[in-house]
Amino acid sequence: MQTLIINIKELLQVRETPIAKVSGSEMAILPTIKNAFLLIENDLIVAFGPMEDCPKINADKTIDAAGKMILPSWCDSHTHIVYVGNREQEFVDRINGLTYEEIANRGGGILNSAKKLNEASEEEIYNQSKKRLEEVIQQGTGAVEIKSGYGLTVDGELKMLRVIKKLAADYPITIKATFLGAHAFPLVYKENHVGYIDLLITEILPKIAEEKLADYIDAFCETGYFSVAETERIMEAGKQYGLRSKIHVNQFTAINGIAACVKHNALSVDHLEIVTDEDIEVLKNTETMPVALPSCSYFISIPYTPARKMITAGLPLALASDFNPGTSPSGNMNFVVATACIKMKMTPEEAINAATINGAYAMGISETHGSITIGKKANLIITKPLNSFYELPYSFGTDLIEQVMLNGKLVS
Ligand SMILES: N=CN[C@@H](CCC(=O)O)C(=O)O
Ligand SMILES: [Zn+2]
Repeated sequence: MQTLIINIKELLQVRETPIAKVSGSEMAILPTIKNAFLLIENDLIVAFGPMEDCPKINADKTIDAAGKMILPSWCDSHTHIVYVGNREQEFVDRINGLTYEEIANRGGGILNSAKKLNEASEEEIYNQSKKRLEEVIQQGTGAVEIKSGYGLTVDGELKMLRVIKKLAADYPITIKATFLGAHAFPLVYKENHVGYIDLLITEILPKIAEEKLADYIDAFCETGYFSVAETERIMEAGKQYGLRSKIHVNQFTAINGIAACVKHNALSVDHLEIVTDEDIEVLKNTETMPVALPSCSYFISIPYTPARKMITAGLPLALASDFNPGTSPSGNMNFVVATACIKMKMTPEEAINAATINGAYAMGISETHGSITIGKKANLIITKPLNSFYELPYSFGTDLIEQVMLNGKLVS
């Protein structure tokens, strides 16, 4: 099946030579072709270029994209899309003055979601989660990482990971699964951290490996959650099962967790609302991708990741949604990109790089996703007619997506 898209006003994120990620000043460059064509065969990009080079072929399907932009789908490398119910009461509690920490200390927060999840059947969890997945697909996300972490029991964690596996089988979006058993200590293990970590490592991890339920491992490395030493134990155990780490770190406090993640060659360090000069130094020239989650900063009113400082220091940066019931009940990557521009002072070029190729890197799929490159997946966003791609972050809140293509097929 051949699909030819013609008269594209501007084709964005065109990379003739494949790249894994962009860093520092390279992030300001977003290569594009004006008045372009794009040829797709089955699920892959096979050719692109200016319209004057458009092949004279009778494709099975031709799409005229006059006035419209095309870009690779968003690669959302950090979500918790699988959950049950929501936490709107905590939202109101925060409006009335409680902090995220105070709510968690009262048994709310992650433990609140864990209670709901453990009471729900696998089918119920699937049915609630698939609606959110369908929503983000319509919003232009073509690849998504989904974490466990609301089970915090053997059954609950496995149930979540099986739901993620079923979503990956049932939907055309690319999904990577991350085991986040180390998201919070369940109440019964509050005074027995070693016991809980033993449970994760000796009981749950072997089952995950046996059923091939996860690609990555995560921990919430934070004051009051998992210490740096505990996180290192989790990363080490993950490695034994071939699971590279992607770690929640520096959300509220800087406790030298980033250095530990780099030492363990983590694929990504995520959140980074509080970042020290030492953290920036330790990330330089490493394979670890820093990931910012601006919807979380927005929703719970905490600082934004210091993107300018990090990019100026030469670091790469990815953007992700953190879709979850507590700190970001939205998986809209268009909002993420706009908020990165508006609040973190990233340019549209930097933000689009961060939400495509660098997002792909942060979930280990930049060989197949995140740019318009021959041989990569035809996962695309076709916009409504636009003046320029700057309109994408500028008109935040307006739906500018006309169609979405996944694996070479239009899905909206
Ligand atoms: N910070 C840790 N985990 C999630 C929030 C989890 C929750 O509150 O349910 C996050 O990435 O923000
Ligand atoms: Zn998260």
